[in-house]
Amino acid sequence: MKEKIGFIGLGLIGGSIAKAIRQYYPDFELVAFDKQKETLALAAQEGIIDTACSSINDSFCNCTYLFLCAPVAYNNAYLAQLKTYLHEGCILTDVGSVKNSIHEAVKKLGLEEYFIGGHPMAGSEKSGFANAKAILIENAYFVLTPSEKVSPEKVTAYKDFIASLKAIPIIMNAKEHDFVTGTISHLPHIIASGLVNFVEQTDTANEYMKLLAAGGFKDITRIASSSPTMWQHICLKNHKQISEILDAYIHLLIETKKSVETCNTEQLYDFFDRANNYRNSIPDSSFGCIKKEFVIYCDIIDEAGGIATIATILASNHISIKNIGIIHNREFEEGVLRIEFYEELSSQKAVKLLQKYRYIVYER
Ligand SMILES: NC(=O)C1=CN([C@@H]2O[C@H](COP(=O)(O)OP(=O)(O)OC[C@H]3O[C@@H](n4cnc5c(N)ncnc54)[C@H](O)[C@@H]3O)[C@@H](O)[C@H]2O)C=CC1
Ligand SMILES: O=C(O)C(=O)Cc1ccc(O)cc1
Repeated sequence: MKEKIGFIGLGLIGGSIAKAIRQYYPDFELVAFDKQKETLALAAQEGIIDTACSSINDSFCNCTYLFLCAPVAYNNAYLAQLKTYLHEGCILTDVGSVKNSIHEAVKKLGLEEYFIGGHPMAGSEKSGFANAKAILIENAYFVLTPSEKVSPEKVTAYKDFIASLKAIPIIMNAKEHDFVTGTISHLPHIIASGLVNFVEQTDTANEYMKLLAAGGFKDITRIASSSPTMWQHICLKNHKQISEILDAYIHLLIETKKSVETCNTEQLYDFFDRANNYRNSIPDSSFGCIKKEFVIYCDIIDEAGGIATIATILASNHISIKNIGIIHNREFEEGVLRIEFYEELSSQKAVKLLQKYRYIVYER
């Protein structure tokens, strides 16, 4: 019999896992339910799923894995409905960004022998199946939080399965997971959205702030473009930890304000110096979420056809451009044209090629 895997929610993360499974296990049967019919239609049309379900129904019988991939509060709510479809060998899992609340719900329903929580530390500010890709989880940490009563065989099987999809499994305790991700992921999303809202409400009548918002502002607020529903659910389900983390962060801001107010030369230097050193010590690979961008900058003369010439050089050498554009709000001196590629090899080839044509190219 073919192995069957079920998905509840088939957006960015569910869709990316389904695509990875389809890539590495083409014979597996994939069934999915999503509240958006268009999503299911697209997934079926692309050959990613075999069965599109309009509800959680008998198509979910006999699944080896059941993946809950909707916003976290919905995942918790679906557990009761899935109870009838669980069998001895089944692994029930989720991909939610919060782990403790789903473990509590699993315990209440007596589903511990089936449940291993999951959280791929990969993603982006984009959402939906249309943005899903198998490569999203490649080389990304994939946190697993096994229930106390789940068998070690199931944990090993799930770990091996995740590794076979080219992600990196890492076992953690649910509470510790929520503290860690609360600090490095949930807090930053609140800060980013807060900063954007602050600028919007503080901007001058002629919106100079919006006009001049430079790379630094854009770098640290990219994640403010994420799904509001997803982040609403995360804050509601990890509210205790996030609230405590916010207290500690507000304390840090108050201390920083004191340094600014009193013009404390040493404290101010130390604040930026510590951050600089710690930030530089974080390896590119340490947080799978933030996929490296493959960007180069290039000086071009401001004349008609400047961009077209570069695009032609790259295209005629089979290098695909993901994004190209002039930077008006430059933070650093060099390189007025920003070119983004899909992968590192293209970016490296482009640098060599453009240098051959005597362009001045910068990598950051
Ligand atoms: N976006 C990201 O970068 C990451 C998200 N996660 C977690 O993954 C889960 C899914 O997030 P994304 O895939 O990013 O969101 P998404 O918005 O791309 O996908 C969610 C999917 O669930 C469907 N859905 C929503 N409510 C539903 C319901 N009540 N019943 C059935 N289907 C429903 C939506 O139609 C959509 O297709 C969330 O729990 C999130 O915390 C985990 C890692 C990264
Ligand atoms: O886009 C980014 O950098 C993210 O931080 C994406 C993300 C969002 C939620 C998660 O639970 C994990 C990763």
